[in-house]
Amino acid sequence: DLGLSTLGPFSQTGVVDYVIFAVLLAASMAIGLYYALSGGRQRTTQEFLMADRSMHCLPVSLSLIASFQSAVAIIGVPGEIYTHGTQYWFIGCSYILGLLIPAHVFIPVLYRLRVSSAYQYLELRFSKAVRICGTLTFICQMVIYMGVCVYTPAFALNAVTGFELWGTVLATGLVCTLYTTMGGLKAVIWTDVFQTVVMFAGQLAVIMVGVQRTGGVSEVWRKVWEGNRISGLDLNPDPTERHTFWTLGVGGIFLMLSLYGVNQAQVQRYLSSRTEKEAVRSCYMVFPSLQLALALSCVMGLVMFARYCGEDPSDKLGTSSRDAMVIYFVMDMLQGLPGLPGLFVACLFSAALSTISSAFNSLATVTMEDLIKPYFPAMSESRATLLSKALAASYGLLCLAMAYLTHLMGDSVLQVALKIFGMVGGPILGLFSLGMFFPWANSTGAVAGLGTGLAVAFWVGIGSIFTRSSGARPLQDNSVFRPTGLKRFYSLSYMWYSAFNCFTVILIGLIISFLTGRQVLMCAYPLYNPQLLFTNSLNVYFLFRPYERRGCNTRNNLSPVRETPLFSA
Ligand SMILES: CC(C)(CO)[C@@H](O)C(=O)NCCC(=O)O
Ligand code: NA
Repeated sequence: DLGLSTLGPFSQTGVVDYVIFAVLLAASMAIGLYYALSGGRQRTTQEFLMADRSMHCLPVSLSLIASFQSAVAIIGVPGEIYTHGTQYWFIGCSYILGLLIPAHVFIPVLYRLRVSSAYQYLELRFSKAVRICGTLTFICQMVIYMGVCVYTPAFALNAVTGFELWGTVLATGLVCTLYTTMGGLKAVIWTDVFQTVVMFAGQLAVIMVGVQRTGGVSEVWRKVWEGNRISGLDLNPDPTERHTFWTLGVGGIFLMLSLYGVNQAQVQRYLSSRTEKEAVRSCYMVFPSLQLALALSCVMGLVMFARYCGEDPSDKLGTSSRDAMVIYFVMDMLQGLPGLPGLFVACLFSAALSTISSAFNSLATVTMEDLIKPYFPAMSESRATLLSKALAASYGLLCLAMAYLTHLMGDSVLQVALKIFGMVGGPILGLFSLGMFFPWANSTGAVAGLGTGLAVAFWVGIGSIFTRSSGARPLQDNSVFRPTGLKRFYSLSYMWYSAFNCFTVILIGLIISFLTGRQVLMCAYPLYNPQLLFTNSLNVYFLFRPYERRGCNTRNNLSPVRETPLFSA
């Protein structure tokens, strides 16, 4: 018995662990303070929310991976691999198209429009109403998600080491709120860079010590191989199978598109790049780092399996939560090595801080740009900046309340987070796709499509909670059991949620558009005007509305569009 839960995490190694953790918080605050006092001193919304559109690709790319890589993935993925084998690793296949499409479809459109909020596109293409619906949906998504993010590391540490749960939640939330409010997007991006490095270092430390303590690489490999944890390619087409190549490799593409294509947290980073090329490059650079992050967390799960194969330490721990078990494994490995438990705790909090800071800043941006500015056009710049700061701080406090709601849910945190992305992010992806790829879609169709998409998403998502399905089957059930009717519908793999909900929005959006009088926005559309396929102006492909306003959109006018900039810079 390790007795970790009574002794506290660091008691055996001493003060150096606390110092490392304190350094993380202090360094993040220092970066916040630095950007509060340098440059333009955060006196304009351009600087506070858009980092003066001056960023280089390296910090942007590290910040991009930090946005959606939180303690949820660091704890959740090893738990998943430990329990179900390496099948989840195939989600790495979805990163290829999941990043190429944002780089060459979404970035060119949004960057060239010079918008501040991605949802501005929805007003240009459809109407104000669609923009507001999109913004409100995004706010819901991020507010629920950041609750999970801030709760996860606090919960897991508390279960294993007796770290004070609500004290930890409060400290994370407040530190993050402070540096986000002081330093704006520049501070958020540069703390992300620092925190991403700490995150990788912590994971690497656990793996290296863990491999050494379980008898070396070949011993770990022998154990996971004999324990049947190396999964082959599962090509089962059944959409209710939780993890197969199709659900992860194809369903995952839509998950990635909803995060890296249209999510404001990421779009804002693309927009903060100094040039469009730099934005595209940063998106490319996400690929190797994201593969590394995935590999580290999967390997950690394998080492954990090698350590405990056969015996399950969950009774010793007094909880059957896989998430808590991962922390137990880490502390078990690192105890007695001064500094390393502290490094891992810093790794968890780096991951969490870098995610919620992106959430605070992007939420402040959309609230300001989409919900406030259009209705107070005369607001002075200094007042708008002050208000943006107040918004960032308020979302920080709201985050603490959301952590309490997460506390009341049960599922594995990884599944909760990915379900939120699919249930709320999927319909938003559908809305943007409807605008960009379907010239017939009109505003009524878009609103109806989004509403229906969200309703169906919550119907399936909540149905799966009550029937305990979404692809997960009890272990003793040897796959003969096939749910029927509505139950089968509810047991759709959660990895398909993004794709399914995206298609619902497009389908309903198109049907309603045709019923209410479709728009004819043909002039700028490459599929109907093959000549345009070879022009290098993506902005004319996807932005029907602005051209219509310029009077080039007469019915069936198929003449090539002039290459005029949409808005003068
Ligand atoms: C978003 C993906 C799938 C990208 O690999 C991954 O980072 C992940 O599983 N994230 C889980 C959510 C989180 O870590 O907060
Ligand atoms: Na993060």
